[in-house]
Amino acid sequence: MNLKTSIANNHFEMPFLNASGIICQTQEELDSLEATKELGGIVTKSATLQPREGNEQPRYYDLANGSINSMGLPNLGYPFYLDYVQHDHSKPTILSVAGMNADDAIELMRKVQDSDYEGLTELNLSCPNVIGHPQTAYDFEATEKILTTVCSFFKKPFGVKLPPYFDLAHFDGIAKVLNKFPLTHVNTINSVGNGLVVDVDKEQVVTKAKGGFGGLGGAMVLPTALANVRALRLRLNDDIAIIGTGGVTTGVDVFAHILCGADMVSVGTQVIKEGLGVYARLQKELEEIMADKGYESLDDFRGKVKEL
Ligand SMILES: O=C(O)c1[nH]c(=O)[nH]c(=O)c1I
Repeated sequence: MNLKTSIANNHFEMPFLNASGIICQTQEELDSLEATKELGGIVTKSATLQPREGNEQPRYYDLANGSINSMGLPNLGYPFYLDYVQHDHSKPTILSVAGMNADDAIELMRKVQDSDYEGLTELNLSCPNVIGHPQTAYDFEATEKILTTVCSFFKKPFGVKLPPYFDLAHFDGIAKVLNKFPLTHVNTINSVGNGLVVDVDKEQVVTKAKGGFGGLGGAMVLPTALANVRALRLRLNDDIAIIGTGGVTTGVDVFAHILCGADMVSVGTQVIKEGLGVYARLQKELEEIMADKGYESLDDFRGKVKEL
């Protein structure tokens, strides 16, 4: 049985990734991902042009069925991550970058293009927690404009991180735009933006920024994540791979993401809840399910979810 997978000509021994933002902000955190042998690749915290403190605490809150966050893009600044990914690593890296606006996003991609980094880059078009900034990928025109400019100079492998969509016309709209560009992959979904959690005992919200509005993750978003993986798999060009992110807590969920079309699967909230040991459990559970069903490789079932 093998769990190998690939994105463009980047080959991964395991189909598991950390969701950007999860245990990937500092050298120590990135080293702990490197040391997690069941993790197929290392995704960096989305990097911005300038280092950022992020939003005020509390900015992450754990729930029985998931999490809410309004981190506000805390990161050490792109030079640190661009340097980190150019060192030798035991597994492929994905450098995540996020502009505070379109010009910043383009500038960040120029910095990557001008570097010697040859690995995967992921342009985050979906951060829901930057005060005063909308999630870019909800604006199809703006998305097309940014990708047109980026692709006029960026000649390295890159993909985009997308927010969840909730309307079939929106799946059509974003796929129509993305299919115009030579992307290696899309990563879907980012957190479900601007949810609100209320602590009834205290009669108050649970995170500080934006009046408590924040991105939702974990088990509660699994059906939305699977819908976005499936909808985009059905609409995107075959050579655009899909990283399925959202709602993964067990090997069953990993199987479901791949069955809906995911080439790799990221885990976020559950890593915070359980620690990096979660990846060994997910590998074991996925292999058990595949053995029960007689599947030898991920290709045996990827994208083969049946309709009724
Ligand atoms: O608040 C964050 O830092 C954050 N939080 C998320 O849930 N998704 C994102 O893309 C980002 I950049």
